[in-house]
Parts: sequence; C-alpha cells; structure tokens
Amino acid sequence: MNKIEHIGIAVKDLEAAGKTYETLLNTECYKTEKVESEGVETAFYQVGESKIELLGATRDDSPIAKFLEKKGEGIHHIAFGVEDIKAEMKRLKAEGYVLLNEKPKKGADNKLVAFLHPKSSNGVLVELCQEIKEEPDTLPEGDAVWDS
Ligand SMILES: CC[C@H](C(=O)O)C(=O)SCCNC(=O)CCNC(=O)[C@H](O)C(C)(C)COP(=O)(O)OP(=O)(O)OC[C@H]1O[C@@H](n2cnc3c(N)ncnc32)[C@H](O)[C@@H]1OP(=O)(O)O
Ligand SMILES: [Co+2]
Repeated sequence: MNKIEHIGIAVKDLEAAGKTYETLLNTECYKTEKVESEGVETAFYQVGESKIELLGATRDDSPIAKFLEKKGEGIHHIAFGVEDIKAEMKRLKAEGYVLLNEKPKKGADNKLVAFLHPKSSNGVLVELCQEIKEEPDTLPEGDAVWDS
C-alpha cells in the first residue's frame, strides 16, 4: 500500500454534498464520473496526496443505495493505492482476507480496483486501487476485468 488513495463517502444528494465539500475543503471538484457497473456517480476532491470521493447511487440495487438505506450518509470505504493490484489481491487472499471480486475491475478516476469484505478488516470496507497506465481510450468500456 503506497498511500490512502481516497476516502469514499456515501451521500444522498451528490450536488448538495458537493457544495458542502467544496466549501469545507476549499477546493473544486476535479472530476465527476459515473461507474454504471457499480450503480454510482462519483465526485472527486484532491486533498494533498489523497482524495475525497463522494458517492451517489444511480440505481436502487447499488451498493451505495443499500448502504444509505441501512446506515444513512457517511464514510463508506477507504481506498489504498497499490503498485500491483493483482499481486496484492493474491497476497491478501493467501493471508485469508475475503476478496469481493476475484479479478481487478475498472473503477473511477482511471483505476483498476478490488474490494475486501468489511469482516476482513474490522468492519471497514477496503478498496485497492491501481493507476491504469495505458491511454484510457484504448481500454474496453464497462465492467471489464483484466486477465493479463
Ligand atoms: C468502483 C467505483 C468507485 C471507485 O472508487 O472507483 C467506488 O468506490 S464504488 C463503491 C461502491 N461499490 C462497492 O462498495 C463494491 C463493494 N461492496 C460490496 O460488495 C457490498 O456493498 C458489501 C459486500 C460490502 C455489502 O453488501 P450488502 O450491503 O449487500 O451486504 P449486507 O448489507 O449484508 O452487509 C454485510 C455486512 O457488511 C456491512 N457493511 C455493508 N457495507 C459496509 C460498508 N461500506 N462498510 C462497513 N460495513 C459494511 C453490513 O453492515 C453487514 O454487516 P453485519 O454486521 O452483517 O450487519
Ligand atoms: Co472508491
């Protein structure tokens, strides 16, 4: 793990929460992005080497919609930056951590991502993020997974 890549916060109203965090952080949103495979719309705010990722649900069956229904607004996950997501997934699986996806999947902000079950990390949903180095427009759209 090379840094806290972002902290994900589940919000009911992305636009309203965006105004709250723009004022709080005194910085503008640098990117909004929908991730259809997750049923989320994200808004990113740079804070030093880390980011705040606001997450709104775009579908009722989204993990964010379920979280909001069950727990209300609040911190949803912590994402760690990794150099080699496949190696990290293999290492953590061998150590007994429960991976929620067997292969890396395309996340927001030009990343490959994977999630660990909260029960593996003291009730905290952990996300692993690896920067995608290739040119974004050469990557398949949607919920592609990487076999390479
Ligand atoms: C990828 C795009 C973007 C990015 O950064 O690039 C994102 O970050 S998208 C973020 C949204 N996507 C995900 O969260 C994918 C991974 N999440 C899941 O697979 C599920 O949400 C899961 C398995 C964490 C929970 O599933 P579900 O809600 O259907 O199950 P339960 O309600 O039964 O929950 C099981 C157990 O976990 C607790 N829980 C649920 N969500 C969280 C959470 N965010 N943090 C901590 N704990 C969580 C829940 O309370 C249950 O605990 P229990 O003690 O059994 O009540
Ligand atoms: Co995230």
